Parts: sequence; C-alpha cells; structure tokens
Amino acid sequence: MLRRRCEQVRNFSIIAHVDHGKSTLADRLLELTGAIKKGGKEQYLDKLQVERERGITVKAQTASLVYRYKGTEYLLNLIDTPGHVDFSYEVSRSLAACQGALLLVDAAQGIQAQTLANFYLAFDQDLAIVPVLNKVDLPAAEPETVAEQMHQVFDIPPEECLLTSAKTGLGLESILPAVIERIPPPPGNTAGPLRVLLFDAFHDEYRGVICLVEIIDGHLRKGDRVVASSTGDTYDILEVGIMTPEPTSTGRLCTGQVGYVITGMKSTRSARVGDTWHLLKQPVEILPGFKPTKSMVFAGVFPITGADFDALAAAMERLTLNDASVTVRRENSAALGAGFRCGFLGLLHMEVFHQRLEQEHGANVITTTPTVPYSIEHTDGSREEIQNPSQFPLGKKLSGVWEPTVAATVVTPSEHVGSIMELFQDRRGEMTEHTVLSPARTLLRYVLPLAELGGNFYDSLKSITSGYASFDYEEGELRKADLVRLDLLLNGEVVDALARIVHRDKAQRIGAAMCEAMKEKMGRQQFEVIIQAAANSKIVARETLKAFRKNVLAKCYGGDVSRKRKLLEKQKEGKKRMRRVGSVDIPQDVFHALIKS
Ligand SMILES: Nc1nc2c(ncn2[C@@H]2O[C@H](COP(=O)(O)OP(=O)(O)OP(=O)(O)O)[C@@H](O)[C@H]2O)c(=O)[nH]1
Repeated sequence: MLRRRCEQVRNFSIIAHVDHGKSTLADRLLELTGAIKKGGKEQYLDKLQVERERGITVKAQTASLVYRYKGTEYLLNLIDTPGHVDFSYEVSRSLAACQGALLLVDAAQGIQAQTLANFYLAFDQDLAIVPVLNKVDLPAAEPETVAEQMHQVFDIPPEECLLTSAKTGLGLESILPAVIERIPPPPGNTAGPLRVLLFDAFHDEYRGVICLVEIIDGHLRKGDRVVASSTGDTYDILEVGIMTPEPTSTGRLCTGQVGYVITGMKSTRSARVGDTWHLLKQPVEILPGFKPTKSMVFAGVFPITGADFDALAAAMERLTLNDASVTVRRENSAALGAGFRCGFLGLLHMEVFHQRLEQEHGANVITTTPTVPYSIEHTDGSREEIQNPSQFPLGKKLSGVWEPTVAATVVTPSEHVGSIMELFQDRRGEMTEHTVLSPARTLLRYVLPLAELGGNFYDSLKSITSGYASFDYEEGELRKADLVRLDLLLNGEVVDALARIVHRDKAQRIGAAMCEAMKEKMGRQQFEVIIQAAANSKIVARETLKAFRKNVLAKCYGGDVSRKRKLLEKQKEGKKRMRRVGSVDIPQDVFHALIKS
C-alpha cells in the first residue's frame, strides 16, 4: 500500500458553508471505507469538546482512506475543514495540500455566503471541484433549483452535481469514484530530492507535537534528518505515518502522500505552517508558503481573583501550545490586576479560546470587551497600533485614526433586503454589490468597519432575517474614521478595563447605555457613586447610585460576640469578590455583565 505511485493517491478536502454536513459526510466516507465502525460516535473528526458541544469544526483534521476502484487500490487523503469564517485560514492551509475539493451545498438552503468564499479559495488554488448537493432527503430540498444556482454563480454544469444524503446514505457510493476520476493525482516528482510541505500541527499530550505534511517530491523515511527552511533548524524524523484516522506508523511516506510526522519538537510554535522541509545538504526550491495569520480581535484575559494568576498562566501556556494562532502577552490593569492581552482571529475564535480555557484547563476567567486593532498617526507622521483602548492617547492632537474594515457578503431571502440595508447603514457600512441570485434570493456585498461586527451584530442579523441570511467576510483595507476613546468613570476614576474606542456619533448613545447598565448591575454601595461616561475626556453621560448602608449586625440582638464576628467575617469574604477601583468596590460580575451589554 505504501509504495503506491502518485497515480493511486488523491488528496482532497470537503468545503462547505457551516452546517451543510461536512463532518457528517466525512464520517460516512470513513465508514464506507472501513476506517471507522458504523454507528460509532458521531462526527468522528470533531475531536475537541468545544467542537462537539457547539457542533462546529475548529481544527482541520485529516484521514487516509483505502478504497478499491475498478480493481486498483487507491489511497485517498481526506482533510476535513472548519466552516466558520474565523477559521478560514485553516481552510486555505488544508487546500494547499490538496488537488481537489468536494464543494458541499445543502440542497434545501442553496448557496450561502461561505459557499462563495470557500469556492473562491479553492478556485484560486486551481483545485478540481466536485460539486455535491447534500441533504436531498429533506422535504424542503430542491436539488434542481440549487443545481441551477451552481450553474449561474460558479458556471458548474448542473449534470456534474452529485446528489447525496449524508444522513440516509443515499448517493454516497457516487462520491469516491468521482474523487478518483475528477481530481488529478498529486503532481510530485518521485525521483526528486525530498520536499515536504508542513500544513498543520497539533499538540498531543503524550506524543508532543504532531506535524501534518504533504510529501511534494521524493520520499520521507523514519530516521531521516530534515531541515525546516524557514528557521534552518534540523529535526530527526522519529516517527512517520498516516492518519487512519488515528496516527498509524508506516515508516515512510511517498511522493504525494499526506501524513503525520513526529520529530520531538517541543511547541507547535516551532512548526511554522506553510514551511518547506528538505534533507540535510539537499536544498530544494522553497514552496510559496502561507500568508501569516493576523490577530483581528484583542481582549484582556484576567483571573477571577489575583491568586489564580499562576494557574491561568499555566493554562494559557498549555492551550497556546495547541493554538499557535492566538497571540499572548502580559498586561496589567488597575481594575483587574495582572492578566494577559490576547489576539484572536475573530470573535468566535475568542469565544472558543475562552471556553477551552475553562473546559480543558479549569481556568475561571474574565474576558474584557473585545477590540479591533486601530492605527493612529501622530502629528510627526509616526504610526502606532493600538490593541488596548486604554492606550488611545487623550489630550493630544493626532493626524488621524484608521480602523480595519471587512468586505462582507450576505446571502438572504429577498424579502429581508430592506431591513438588512438598514442594519448595515446603522453599522456604517457601504454597499458595493446587489445581485439577485434567483427570484427568492439576493446577494449583497458591503464594506464595513470590523468593529461593527461586535456587540449584537450577529443577533440582529439573525433576528431580522429569522436566521435565514448567511454572512461571511474577508479582511478589507484600513479606513480613516472619526473615532474617540470612551471611558467609564466611577466617582471620577477611570475604569481602565472598560475603555472602548467608538465612532464619535455613537459615543453618547453607547456611553449612556454603559452608565445605565453599570448602575443596574452594581447594586447600592455604602456611599454615593457617580457613574459617568467620557468621550475623549468630555463627559457625555451620567448616572448616580444612591448610598445604602448594609448593616450586617442589624439582626443581632444583644451581645452575641461570636455570632457578630462570624457575620463580619462573612462580609469580609463577600468583599474579596470585589475589585477596588479608586474608592469604589466593583463586584466581579459587573465586568461580565458590561462586556455582554
Ligand atoms: N437531513 C439531513 N441532515 C443532515 C445531512 N447531513 C448532515 N445533516 C445534519 O446537519 C447538521 C450539520 O451537520 P455537520 O456535519 O455538523 O455540518 P458541518 O458542515 O460539518 O458543520 P461545521 O463543522 O460546523 O462546519 C447536523 O445536525 C447533521 O446531522 C443530510 O444529508 N440530511
């Protein structure tokens, strides 16, 4: 099996809009080829707890299937990819190790925003595309209409579309023959010097870093010594094999094969995805590699109590071993103490990271309001990136402030176009395209500030379209904007962890909402608290919290000293869960509440 020539190898991905059935289809293909047992646990390739709970794929996975077709045995490497926009970097990486892709579309929902994005990622990399219309078992399925849409939007002839149900198994037998016939074998040179593409890496608790690779040219054997061309570091190949889908040692990988390698590398940070490996003293032409991932959302991550800092630091370290796309540095906040400033690929990535910190590492944390990176220009022409709103300079003239934008795509039932246009206008969006896909569906494209995707953007879009619109975006240009720093003050003291950067026109509205939420959540204190919001140091909103003295001894008649002491102790304990800002104690859960408001 392992001396197979390139002609008997196919490397392919499954790409689709979220929930169109990729993971389910991958499971069925694994069952069909005997890689996993029928009726076993669902969504085999979704390994992380957060993936199972949220029903989304976060890390791309790979599995090698052996399939007999017309008397010949083929090795088919399937790479399952995440569907959510935050993880599209995983999609493009995985596609770099493939020659083709199954483009999966839900036959009831039709083409969605992410279908378009993924199609173009595959198209740009010249991959052979096998269109699959899934979920044909659903009563609402309209495979003919969707096939017509595929023709109109992607120029794919309707007769090329395969019809399947990953749920009932209908049509599944047509998929692997189409993979073999329509997707070309990997083009590598079997006799050439070894050239390896490193396309992913993950950390295994027991075995250390496991690298996923495609052998572009030549052969890789256990015991080889390779050079990572980006760093010049050398590694001994301790183990090599294929994912079936568990790592299975094979001793060697041949040209065109996708598999795993263990080298004794300590951290996934050493595994530079997109890197080219070659043999010592046998340099090769370097592969183009991947665009480095860029943090688009930053947030502070703090322990609930200062004493938990070391445990949080350890949890962070373990988690970032496996998720090299998170950037982490130490940060100190007057309100929240010692913590970290983390950079994420997007909001979902941030939530997933938070959830993994709690679930897999038992850390209890406060995450501050997420912010996007702003670029400010000082009057001397120098530029600075602001990743924390409290770094935004006050009382100093600036030449300008730039904010990141996104190019957004929405596919929606046509009756919601009017409300979507209103939502995007309110979010400072500019329409760039309006196309009618079919009488019932419309495609809209907008440029809008990335920061406007925060707050309740997704909930608003969902509620005005009853969940029927799909949304996707890609990174846009930086755009100059009239932005101010919005601070929240308690008795005149700024709470640094709650600072935000907002558009000048919205500062008053957001400031008033924050003051109101703070008043409601904080509960009465023992003295009067003035809550204010300031835009670039100018007060724009105010609330007053009246004093209230909580007398813990009120119920103590007479002089029961031990009871009295107990109650006073209890009050002291309650205070531990407070954070002191100036003269005011803020309960920890206020931070949680305001971030969500
Ligand atoms: N009726 C029907 N339901 C299906 C079919 N295929 C998948 N589903 C269901 O659709 C939902 C989404 O399927 P997944 O396989 O998790 O979708 P996915 O595209 O992998 O989603 P992400 O991993 O989040 O990108 C699940 O509830 C599946 O059971 C099908 O052919 N018919």
